[in-house]
Amino acid sequence: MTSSPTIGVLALQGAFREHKRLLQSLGAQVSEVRLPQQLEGLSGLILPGGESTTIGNLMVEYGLIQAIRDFHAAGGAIFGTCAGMILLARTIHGTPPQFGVQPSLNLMDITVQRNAFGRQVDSFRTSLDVAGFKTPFPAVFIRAPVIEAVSPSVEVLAEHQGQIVLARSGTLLAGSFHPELTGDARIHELFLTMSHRTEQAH
Ligand SMILES: NC(=O)CC[C@H](N)C(=O)O
Repeated sequence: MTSSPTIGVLALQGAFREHKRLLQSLGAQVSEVRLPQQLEGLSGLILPGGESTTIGNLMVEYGLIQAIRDFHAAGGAIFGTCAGMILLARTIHGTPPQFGVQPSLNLMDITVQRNAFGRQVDSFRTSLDVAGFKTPFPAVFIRAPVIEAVSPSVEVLAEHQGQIVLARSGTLLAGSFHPELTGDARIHELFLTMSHRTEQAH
């Protein structure tokens, strides 16, 4: 399948294997990214869920912060899920004070609140109405963040109880939940379409 885009999955920590599997089931070529040079030739990159401070610190250690910013500036699409969404955000609220200022790519004009659903509803599953989808999307939230504010250039694609949980801005996609865990591939398909556009520009 030469026309399928090559997608990287950041594989430092968290749920990267599940993204890989789902993308492969869609016919995409997938590679794991741990080092800056592994971004070469990719059309898109997924930042998985996990623990955003840990992933961010490892990104700093491996020289990936600037490398991913350059990848995006050169036309690469990025999809951040859960912790990955936090890493895309320009403003992050709710980082525990002992972590200080957590590393971020600072790419997407959104403000996120970490662990927004509190301890009692730590993790849950729900059906989301997503813009452009004919039927609801099954979404798993695990100690999930929400998007508290967006700039006018950001398109809101889904909300849960009045809070923004999926948004898009150009070639950036950010979601609070884990779309790789329920076997519904529509959000990954959307991301492949976003990545295709950039691939054709190479
Ligand atoms: N499932 C997740 O990715 C959880 C994100 C985690 N609560 C964080 O703030 O980093």
